[in-house]
Amino acid sequence: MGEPWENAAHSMTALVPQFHVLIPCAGTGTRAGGSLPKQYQAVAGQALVLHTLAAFAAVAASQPSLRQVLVVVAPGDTFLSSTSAWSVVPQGGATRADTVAQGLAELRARGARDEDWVLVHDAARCLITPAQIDALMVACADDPVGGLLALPLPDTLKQAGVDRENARVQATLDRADKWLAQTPQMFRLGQLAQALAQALDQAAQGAAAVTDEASAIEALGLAPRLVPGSAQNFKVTYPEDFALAEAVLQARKKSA
Ligand SMILES: Nc1ccn([C@@H]2O[C@H](COP(=O)(O)OP(=O)(O)OP(=O)(O)O)[C@@H](O)[C@H]2O)c(=O)n1
Ligand SMILES: C[C@](O)(CO)[C@H](O)COP(=O)(O)O
Repeated sequence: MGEPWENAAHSMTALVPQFHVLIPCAGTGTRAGGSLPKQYQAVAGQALVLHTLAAFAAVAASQPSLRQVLVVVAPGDTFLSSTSAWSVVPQGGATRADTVAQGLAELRARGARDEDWVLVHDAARCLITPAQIDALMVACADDPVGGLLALPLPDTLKQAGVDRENARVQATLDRADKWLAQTPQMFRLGQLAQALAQALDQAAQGAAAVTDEASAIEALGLAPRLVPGSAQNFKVTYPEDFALAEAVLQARKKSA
């Protein structure tokens, strides 16, 4: 039996939702090219992923309910070190879903509870801002499912065959109900771990791999909330994306 104020503090923690951040950072960045995985290439003066981490560190500094930031890198990757603002673990897997599942297991091992929220964010989305992270947390904190940042489609949407070399339009689709999925994606730890375990099992039996957390949750029959994000929160994917990320980050530095 502890002191009365310790019990009160414990029951407050039990009542207030806790948040954890998981950053999958174990990709090879094949489409981006370069001699280092894209998350470690220099953009606006530092490794791309350090911009990503700075945004979450800023939120954690102002919100005690955001308990930890866990970065999952590939086994043997020593580029990043743990700091007081984030922890790095070398448990990345062969796919993004594998990496996230490993990260969830590590969060559990560190005391995170199944009812806690986990915000999963691509290391490669280095233009995320604290305001966008806050917006997702506020929009989803009372949601029964959770949700993700996403962008209503800004362009006319064409359907074609899968052969990109000889692409021809088969149809123009209604875009009123289409969104581009971004990250962070925010779900309850226990439910997300269950959803990803099911998705990984199905992928092992030949089903298509899920490419985001929401897809795994959807397969449980649930409907994640879509929270409007920003076009600036793009994923650095192709070589030309670095220059755009650099320009936006430099412009933000100037106006800060
Ligand atoms: N096995 C993997 C694959 C991807 N990621 C991470 O998931 C995020 C989004 O994935 P994507 O843009 O597809 O990154 P890569 O897999 O690195 O890119 P590519 O497909 O071009 O190789 C990135 O931050 C990447 O580091 C990961 O942690 N583990
Ligand atoms: C999770 C994601 O960023 C949502 O847009 C995206 O699906 C990950 O990228 P990938 O290229 O599909 O791995």
